[in-house]
Amino acid sequence: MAAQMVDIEAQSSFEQTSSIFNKVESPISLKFHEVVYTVTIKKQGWLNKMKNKSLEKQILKGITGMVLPGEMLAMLGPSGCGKTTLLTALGGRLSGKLNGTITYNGKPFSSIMKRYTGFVPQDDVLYPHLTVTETLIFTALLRLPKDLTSQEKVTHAEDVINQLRLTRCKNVIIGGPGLRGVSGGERKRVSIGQEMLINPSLLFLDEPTSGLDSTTAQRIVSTIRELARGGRTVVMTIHQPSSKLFYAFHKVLLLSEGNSLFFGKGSEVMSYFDSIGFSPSVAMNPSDFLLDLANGILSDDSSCSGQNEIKQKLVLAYKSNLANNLKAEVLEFDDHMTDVSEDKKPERWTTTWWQQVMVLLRRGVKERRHEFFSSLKIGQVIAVSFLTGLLWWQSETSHLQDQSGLLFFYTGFWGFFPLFQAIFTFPQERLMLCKERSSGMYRLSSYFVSRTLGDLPMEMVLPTLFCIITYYMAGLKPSFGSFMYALFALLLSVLVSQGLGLALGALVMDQKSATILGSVIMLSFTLAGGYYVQHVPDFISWIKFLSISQHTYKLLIGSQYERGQTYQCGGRTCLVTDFPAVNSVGLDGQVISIVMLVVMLVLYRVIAYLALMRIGVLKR
Ligand SMILES: Nc1ncnc2c1ncn2[C@@H]1O[C@H](COP(=O)(O)OP(=O)(O)OP(=O)(O)O)[C@@H](O)[C@H]1O
Repeated sequence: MAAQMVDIEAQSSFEQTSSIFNKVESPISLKFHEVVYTVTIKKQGWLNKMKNKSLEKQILKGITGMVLPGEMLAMLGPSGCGKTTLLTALGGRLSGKLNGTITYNGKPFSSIMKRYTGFVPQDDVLYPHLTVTETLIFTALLRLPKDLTSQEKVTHAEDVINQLRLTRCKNVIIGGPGLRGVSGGERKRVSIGQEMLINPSLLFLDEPTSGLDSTTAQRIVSTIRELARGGRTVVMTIHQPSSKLFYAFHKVLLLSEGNSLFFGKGSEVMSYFDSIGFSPSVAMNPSDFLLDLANGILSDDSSCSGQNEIKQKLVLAYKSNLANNLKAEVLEFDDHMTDVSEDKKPERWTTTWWQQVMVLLRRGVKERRHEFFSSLKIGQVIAVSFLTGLLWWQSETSHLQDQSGLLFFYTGFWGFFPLFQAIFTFPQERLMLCKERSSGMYRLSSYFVSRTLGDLPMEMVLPTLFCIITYYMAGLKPSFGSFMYALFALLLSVLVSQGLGLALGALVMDQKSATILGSVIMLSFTLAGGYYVQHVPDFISWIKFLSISQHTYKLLIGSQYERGQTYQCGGRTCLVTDFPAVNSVGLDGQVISIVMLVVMLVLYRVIAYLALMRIGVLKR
């Protein structure tokens, strides 16, 4: 009986601790004082491109405020007034010229603070082919501390699914452009759920209700309010909340062109504007009225006249009526209640390097399984293999021109194909990488290893299939050793080209530019490969040492022919090494070519890694 009681208590305590609406362990007070953000915009003269003009633009012009645990602050204002910029600054993700002070329990933002912060961006960044459950479970496995077992993490994710009312769609894929998945509201709740898993003390949400119907918006805001009730500090931007939603917020910050027009309790906003002579002539939704004001429009006047004067008047009214009291209140408030970074000192990473690699590998395989088994890709390679095999059907050494042509085709096809597959890898994943690295989810090295290893089996299977089909159909040297050497050369070349693609993608981070750059580089390597041109002028002959094609071609030639080997040429016996397309690369220096390819294999990946470090963290 006693044991049963203990069991029940343990279960109910687990249910309590696993509830996302539970009280937070480390409440955080957020204060921001006179926040100014300036960007430098470069203007290039059209006529005189050398004359680069740059001009400074102030996006935030001294914003002050304070949000306490349990409170929900809504930032309102017209499009472009600086809401997202301020939210990003408060979330510790804004780089550049940021002045003023932002403190979290009296301390500046630190990497430890990332662990207490949830940030839901305006555009949901989710993998389209994962289901709701998979998305949340993988996030739980990566973000929850290592002292929880995998089963506990899964239970936690399921708990979030239930509490965010996602049960109905838990096995539906997220979806994306051209791929039917969950609805917009459900997607938003998945994004919120990802942040809720870590039970954040601070929660930032950028327009969590945009594009949703009012009932769904209402539901999302009440969920967030419930989260705030657990002692979380919640800040969100919102466009045009309904009256019902508006009064759900504890505090409201109204912005106009980077200026504050109001900061205070939502319930006091209408009486404040009334006191300075602005009140709606007819009963209207407070947020509509506030947006009109922030645009300089009075409710009974839809004309555009005097908008700037009205805005100026409102800014001055804020400065003389509210700003000083607010600043004094913010400065005087004692927020050194709990220093999370001192007391709890959590580790930098919640999971080990190895755990991160394994989870990321599993997630990658699930997300890209449709690509691995793409019948189009496999069909393409098989079709090219059989066509090649038929064209070179049982070729003989006496047809040296044909055989060397086939070997050079190997280098070309397996140079371009993996390059263009790899070039898209990082540009396509950029947003996800930025989002997850910004929340300190995993190390860049674990992501890099899992991303480059995950695709490897398929990258190896296709060229192997190609080599088996064409090698024997084309009647190349039948010994097993020669076949294995040719296969080794081909696979090495695939890995190097893949590395080059990864590096270009990571350096340029734009699919179109990387593709153009990749094709120019690969074309130069192919031209310098030793097949098309044998008499390369000295001043440019260095290019062949960098050419993946040249080294691979040399190894492939080495797999088929030996020194002193002859062939029948026009009724005579000629040396294979005298044939121009063989002579240009020669049979010597096989080891040097292998070393060069191995060096390139490592070097290109190091370049890709270093390039990714630049964009590791999401900054505006
Ligand atoms: N890095 C930057 N360089 C130049 N301009 C910038 C930069 N960041 C923001 N801006 C400009 O600052 C202004 C405020 O942008 P922000 O995204 O914060 O507005 P917003 O209020 O969130 O708008 P919306 O409601 O449309 O999302 C905009 O005019 C934007 O173009």
